[in-house]
Amino acid sequence: MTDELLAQQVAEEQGHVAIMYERLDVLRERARGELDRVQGENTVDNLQGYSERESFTNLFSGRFAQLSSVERGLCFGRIDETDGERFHIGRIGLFDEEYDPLLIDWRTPLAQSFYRATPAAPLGVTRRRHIRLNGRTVIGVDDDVLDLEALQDSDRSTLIGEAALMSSLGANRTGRMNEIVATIQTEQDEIIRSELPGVLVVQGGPGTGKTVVALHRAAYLLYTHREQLSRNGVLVVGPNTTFLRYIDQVLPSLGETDVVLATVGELYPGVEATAAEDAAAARVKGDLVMVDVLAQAVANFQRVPDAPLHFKVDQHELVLRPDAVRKAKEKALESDEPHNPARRIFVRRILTVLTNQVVDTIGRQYVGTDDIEDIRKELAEDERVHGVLDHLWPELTPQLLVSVLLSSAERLAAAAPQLSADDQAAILRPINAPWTASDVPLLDEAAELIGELDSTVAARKQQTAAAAAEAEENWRYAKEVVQVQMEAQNIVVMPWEIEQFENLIAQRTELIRNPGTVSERASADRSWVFGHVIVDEAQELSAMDWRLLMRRCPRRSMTLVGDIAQTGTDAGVKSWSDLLEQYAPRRWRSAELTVNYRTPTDIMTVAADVLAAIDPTLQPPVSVRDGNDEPWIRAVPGAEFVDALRDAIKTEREAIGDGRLAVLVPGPRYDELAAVLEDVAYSNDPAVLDAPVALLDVTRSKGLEFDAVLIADPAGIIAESRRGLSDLYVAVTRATKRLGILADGDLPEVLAVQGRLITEWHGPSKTGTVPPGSESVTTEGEIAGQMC
Ligand SMILES: Nc1ncnc2c1ncn2[C@@H]1O[C@H](COP(=O)(O)OP(=O)(O)OP(=O)(O)O)[C@@H](O)[C@H]1O
Repeated sequence: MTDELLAQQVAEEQGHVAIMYERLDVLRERARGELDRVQGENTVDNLQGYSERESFTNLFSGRFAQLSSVERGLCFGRIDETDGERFHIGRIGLFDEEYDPLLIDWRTPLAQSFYRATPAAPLGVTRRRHIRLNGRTVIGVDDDVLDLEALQDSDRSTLIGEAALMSSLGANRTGRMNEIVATIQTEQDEIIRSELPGVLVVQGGPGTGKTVVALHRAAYLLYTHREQLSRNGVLVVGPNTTFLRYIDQVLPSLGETDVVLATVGELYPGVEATAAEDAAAARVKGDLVMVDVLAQAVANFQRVPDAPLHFKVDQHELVLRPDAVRKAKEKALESDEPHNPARRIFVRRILTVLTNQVVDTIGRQYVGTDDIEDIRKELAEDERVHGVLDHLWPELTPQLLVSVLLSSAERLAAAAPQLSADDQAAILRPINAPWTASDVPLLDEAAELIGELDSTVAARKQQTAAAAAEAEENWRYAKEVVQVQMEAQNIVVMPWEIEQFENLIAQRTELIRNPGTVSERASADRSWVFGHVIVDEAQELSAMDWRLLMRRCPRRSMTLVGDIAQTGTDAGVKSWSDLLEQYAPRRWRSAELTVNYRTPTDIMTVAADVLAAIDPTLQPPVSVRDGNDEPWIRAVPGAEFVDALRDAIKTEREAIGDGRLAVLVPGPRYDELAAVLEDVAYSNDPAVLDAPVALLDVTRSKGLEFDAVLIADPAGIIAESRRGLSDLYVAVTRATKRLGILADGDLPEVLAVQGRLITEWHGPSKTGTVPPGSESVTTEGEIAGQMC
């Protein structure tokens, strides 16, 4: 394209883009006007009016927020079709007053060819144009001519809009993940638009876009199946809160705000599971064996005494014989109810036994039916009887059960004979220990086994009755208002329209009855069933975590993205098919992502060695980018390690300029190194992602990326757990530009490629000077060359 032609095309696009923004302004003003109107109304004189206003405020502020979120990069592409039609593609759909399309939403089927068309399969598209905006100004256009005659279909031809892609990949990291609507690649688009039902597993190496694709899929599904999903909501599960902060801007920037983002540790309302977990404890607690252990722990609370229990109520000597208790227990268990509801049956039986004893002592002939009821009531309220019942079959809460079980060696031994003494010791902890993430699936399992407390059931019944009465009142009121208005305007509803009319009022009543967003309600309710569940870093979840998640999604409409080679915990997933055959037999499918958009080729050479050590049959993904900076590896004696680390941080920081550096260290050395390093942000700091230098252990760095990564003490990372090599693989693949590795003492074998040690660091870039006398110094690039 000549400069003149380019300028002309840019000006032409500017004209279109200006009209789109004008339209956006109009719509935004309209939404704001509605919002102001609703908020300014003075009609809030009762509860009904108040909740109505709340609902409309939510509706219009949501609409306003959505229109505001698409300001940046509103339009990013255009497709020209063989029949001469042209469509602009953008973050949302816009129509003019005549309902002619100005902009096509990227999630519509019409926009699909923007992502899928290749020279080999142009899908009726002659030209795909990428449009770059700075604010509201068009600053560039970039065309792919999809002409089969002119272009060869090489491997790279599946990468659309390479210029746009490369410029987005080369940008410095901001500490937050960005959306990629303008540059979604074909293999990614197929995953994003895959159908809603069933479980889709996406396996892909580091940097292949699993996270970003999963988030775009959430936005796509919410758009395409809005009605179905907005009722039940979408849950996105990530590995830790730092990661959730890293991704939390992506969906809002795509115009979707009503999604629950959570770690598994946050999925039990009322419990904050923030304490760190010991690796051995996490492994044991994550194992399915805990299902039986918890069931046994509950069963151990349902006691039959060895000898008769004697006690006195008023003047009556009462006795509960083991046999009577056993029978009551059998009846309760036959009901198949959880522990607390089954207790009601047990209590009824025991009260019958005790009532009969009292009646017998008084003499049956002196007692009428009403008296029997009175005796029963008195027994039910007697503290001594309560004590006996609580001893035989106490009411439990999940928190009580789990904390009591994990804090008593005796109870643990009784409930978990199948666990070795070491495993029992690994999960033993003080009664008031704070909750950890691996406690949460245990609490959830316990909640299933225990059921609700009587008091909770009673409170809910009361609430439901009150809500039903309110709904009835709302319905009557809404109907009256509509009827009065219809009469005033002489509108007659035909018999065949009645149903439609009533549905409309019902919808309105529902809106009033359930204020608050779906995600707010879902987050507060343990038994909430989501319309779709997306799990990122899915390989990290334990078998117990999966049980919890599957309960939240009985329809099994799920997207799981992960990489088995990056599994860091012993309790994590070893095989997708083993997992899914168990929970979704014949209802799961898999896809693979194969291209790495994050890590440049040179760094992937180091990663490939680590991957081969994990499993020689695994292939690393192919990098799309060659980097400018070779990775460096250096080993220093222990005494020099901290000083060398400080120097390396300083030099890397200079080399990366405005970019972000992560220093990744072994978990067990985190506190020690945090104490001696200056000017670094710590992992518990909410602003850690915004800092120029972040100090993280590898677990915390899962899913994140940085311009430069400095790995301190790789041997420590490997030794940290049985999956230490996988952790090192994760660490090596976090960098988008620069990687440095500083060993404390000897270099681990896996990094000493083919027995050759890279012992000296020699400057920050390929153009850097090589220190004198460096014959023994080998760069990674040379090694890669020699290996080829
Ligand atoms: N089509 C694309 N266009 C632009 N950038 C992309 C594209 N696909 C992926 N990326 C970028 O590549 C980087 C890696 O993506 P992402 O974090 O989703 O990978 P991942 O597979 O989840 O990695 P990991 O398993 O290592 O956590 C991100 O910066 C992402 O924005």
